[in-house]
Amino acid sequence: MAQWRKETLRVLVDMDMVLCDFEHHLLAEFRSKYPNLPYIPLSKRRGFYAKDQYDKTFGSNSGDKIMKIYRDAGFFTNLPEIPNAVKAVKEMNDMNLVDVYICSSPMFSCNTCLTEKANWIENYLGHRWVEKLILIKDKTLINADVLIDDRPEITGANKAPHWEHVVFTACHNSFSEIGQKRRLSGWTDGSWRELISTFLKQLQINNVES
Ligand SMILES: O=c1ccn([C@@H]2O[C@H](COP(=O)(O)O)[C@@H](O)[C@H]2O)c(=O)[nH]1
Ligand SMILES: [Mg+2]
Repeated sequence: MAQWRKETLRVLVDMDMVLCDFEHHLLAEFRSKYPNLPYIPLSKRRGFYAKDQYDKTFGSNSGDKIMKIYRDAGFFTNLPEIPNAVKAVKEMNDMNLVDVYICSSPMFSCNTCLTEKANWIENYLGHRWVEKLILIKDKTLINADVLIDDRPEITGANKAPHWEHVVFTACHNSFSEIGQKRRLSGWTDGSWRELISTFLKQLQINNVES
């Protein structure tokens, strides 16, 4: 007879453009440093890397200026929160049978990025959450059920990651082709609760079947 196994739903939540607003802060810093230079408004951002679009649109001098901003000390600590992200993630983690981890790709070309990401988590979510922070370039190596991430394509050494990727909508990906993947449009409309409930139901079915 099928046995009920109490397993948790492990959810990985990305940082840049899911918890923290990388693009908004990058543009604000660029405009404040270079008020006379042309810029790409967030409504026109396309493609994951801002530098690539600035290179293509205005030339590599402009792309280099963008890159310097996010490599500078303090950039990652000072990122603003994506609206309601902290409240939603805490509430998600408090749901029965749900365990949330933060999973982010560090930028090794920025000397302070690793500590600044940990600082951000401590400042916004609290000390306890620093122990739930996974900093890794290759997210396919992490075993979890769900990955909420704004990058439309996530690839790595593991060609069949265990998690299902839910694409978190951001300015750069709102027009991107995401195939069969589900989208989460933000943290403010409460739709994340239905999404997690759907995954929980699936987990319970799997638990009973196994
Ligand atoms: O224009 C950009 C946007 C992001 N990055 C860096 O890429 C990774 C993204 O991390 P995720 O964990 O996938 O959110 C991060 O290191 C960003 O700083 C970039 O280099 N240029
Ligand atoms: Mg991201």
